[in-house]
Amino acid sequence: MVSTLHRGGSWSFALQACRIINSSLTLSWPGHPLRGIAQVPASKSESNRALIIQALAGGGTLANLSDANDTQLMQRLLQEPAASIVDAEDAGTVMRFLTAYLAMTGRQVTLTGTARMQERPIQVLVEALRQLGARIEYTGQEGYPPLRLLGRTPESATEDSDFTELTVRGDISSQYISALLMIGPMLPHGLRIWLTGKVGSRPYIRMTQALMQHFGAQCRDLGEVLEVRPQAYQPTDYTVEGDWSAASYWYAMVALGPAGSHLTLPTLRRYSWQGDQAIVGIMEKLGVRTEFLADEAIRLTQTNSAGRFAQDFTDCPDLAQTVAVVAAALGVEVEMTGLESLRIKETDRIAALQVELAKFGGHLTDEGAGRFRVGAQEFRVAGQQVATYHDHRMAMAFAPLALRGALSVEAPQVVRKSYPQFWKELEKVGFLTDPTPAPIY
Ligand SMILES: O=C(O)C1=C[C@@H](OP(=O)(O)O)[C@@H](O)[C@H](O)C1
Ligand SMILES: C=C(OP(=O)(O)O)C(=O)O
Repeated sequence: MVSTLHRGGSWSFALQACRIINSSLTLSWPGHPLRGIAQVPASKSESNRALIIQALAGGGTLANLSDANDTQLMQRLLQEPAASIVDAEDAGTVMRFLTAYLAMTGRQVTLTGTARMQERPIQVLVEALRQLGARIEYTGQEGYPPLRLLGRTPESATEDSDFTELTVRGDISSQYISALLMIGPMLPHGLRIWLTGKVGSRPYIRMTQALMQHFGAQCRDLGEVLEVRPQAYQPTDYTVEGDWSAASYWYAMVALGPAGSHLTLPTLRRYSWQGDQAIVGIMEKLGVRTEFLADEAIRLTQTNSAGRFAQDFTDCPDLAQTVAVVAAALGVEVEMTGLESLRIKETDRIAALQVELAKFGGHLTDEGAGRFRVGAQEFRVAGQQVATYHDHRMAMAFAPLALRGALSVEAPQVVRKSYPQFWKELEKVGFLTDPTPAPIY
């Protein structure tokens, strides 16, 4: 099929046409230094917490909510109190946060999601909710969605009662813990959660606590123990910050762009609740300097990358793909640890990275004991086709390589999960995009 190069809004228009569902997008860069202003979406993690807490608080205005499908979906589902089936699609936070929220409110409803969501574990959360009196059945495979919620028998409050105690493992997903914390204030005895195992994604738990506190509910963090007393959320206004995970792709572009590249990203704060702000320090080592400007903006400037280094992603798993691609492309060896949760996200992200990096001459080698080494013998970008595995972060992590040569990205619409305007923003700073629709048979 013949297609022409498009600039400006043409791709955005094409994106709306359902014919392109199995399409690919060819990306290239005209060669000059990368410069301009790029808009990142609002944080989907903050947005989805704020929506749940707002529903529990019964009010408050949320500004700058994310346009991510995960957030739009959460908002829609919260507005459908009578639905008998809730489809969380591929959104982990929607699945986990709504399971707790709907179980706590005693709703009788079936919660389901995409085929991949039905492979993402939820047993830890279901067990915890059962201990809080929820009746929950698995309608498919034990331990995985779909779930049928059959109502809840709340514990009766007594004056001398202490917390309801739960022991929850923290080494599978922090989303179970965030989901439980957010309903904690509504429970007659509150909650005391004992965390076991190596707790991953801890900054997301802290973000939950920070948002709860913003809406008037205190949560005591004693390290391995978290305590929430029964209390009322207060309707409060909140303006969501820009998304640091989304910002990581722009850091990658500055790192890989021609010498002299720099970019400004509005809506990002110096003091952030998002753990993925760790990208500032990581990219410092890969040749990107960050300046925090007044009015919630950052300016990224290309510098020089340092030599090899080690990086633990336990606190920031969503940055792993961005960093792996940049390190391999720059030929900087990085020892990556803390990647355990990557195997149960939108795809098995370790396997996906290994296959896709190899197309360019890069590698992500499993060295055992949870250690991976990323690097490349000779990294070449020359027309490769990147598969995206239903994973928005695969598409966005590989797209910056277009600064080093043309490449095409399969099923580019996957970015809608967290960053629907991603390709449009790339066009705005000067990328050439060529959408190739799938053939119609
Ligand atoms: O709570 C959240 O908003 C998230 C927590 C993390 O998941 P895990 O806790 O499963 O690692 C992260 O990967 C995900 O993108 C968003
Ligand atoms: C893992 C992610 O999201 P979730 O778990 O909420 O589906 C992600 O956005 O990278």
